[in-house]
Amino acid sequence: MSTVKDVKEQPTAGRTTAGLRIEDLHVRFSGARVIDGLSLTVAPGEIVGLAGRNGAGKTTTLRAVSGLAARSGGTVELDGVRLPSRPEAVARAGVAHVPEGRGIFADLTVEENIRLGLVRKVPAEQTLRGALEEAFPAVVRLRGQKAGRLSGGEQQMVALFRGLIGAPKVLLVDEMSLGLSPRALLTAIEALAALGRAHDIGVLVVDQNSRMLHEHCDRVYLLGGGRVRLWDDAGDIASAYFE
Ligand SMILES: Nc1ncnc2c1ncn2[C@@H]1O[C@H](COP(=O)(O)OP(=O)(O)OP(=O)(O)O)[C@@H](O)[C@H]1O
Repeated sequence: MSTVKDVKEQPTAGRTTAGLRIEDLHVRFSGARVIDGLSLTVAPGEIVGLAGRNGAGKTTTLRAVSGLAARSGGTVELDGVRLPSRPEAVARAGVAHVPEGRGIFADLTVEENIRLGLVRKVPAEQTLRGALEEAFPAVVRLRGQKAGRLSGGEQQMVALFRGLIGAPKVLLVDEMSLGLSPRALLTAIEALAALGRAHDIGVLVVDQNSRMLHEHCDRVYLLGGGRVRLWDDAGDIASAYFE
């Protein structure tokens, strides 16, 4: 049985205007075509997974959306408007990025790190601080600590908190499960999905743990050869990776 479907079979591909829409994205490094015609969508409130073997280009895809990697072709739109190429402008447009390695500033406190997530002018009552404090009580307890002293999993929770606090339109999460225990991962992914749905935030999650993606995401894409295909069969993960 086939484990993947061509992305063109996806009913919303090419037509969605709300949320994130990547169309025919190309990224090259020194001439090498790392991303070669990638198209995917993330609607408001949807949680979408992106899987693929090491070096497939998952991180590059997220970086190309947030302006950290140069796009050599294609379009990236948010709510029907083309996203700029500079990272600060992309963030102000409503795209938050929890990068590989988390991007935590070790010498700042947890609270100071979290405030860096407020790049957009959002009225205090519209931030997600209250909901996030409920979802991540450990982060509240650690608020005054230097972030560099936290464990890897605690830092990942701080990074997710910082990504969501400004109520972005889209949240990009690289290596979601990095450093998280199975229980902490479950709490974090369930919180992401619930907050996304409640606040119309589209979430694009990259992870090696494809089973977790299948369990928690509305859709999962498999990246290979610089493009994605919709991946709808959770049962045959290995063959999809090594086909
Ligand atoms: N700045 C760069 N300059 C040159 N090559 C790069 C650069 N960034 C990434 N690459 C290359 O692009 C390819 C895709 O890398 P990327 O980090 O996007 O993969 P990935 O799917 O996230 O992998 P992993 O699961 O191992 O993190 C790799 O071959 C990598 O060496």
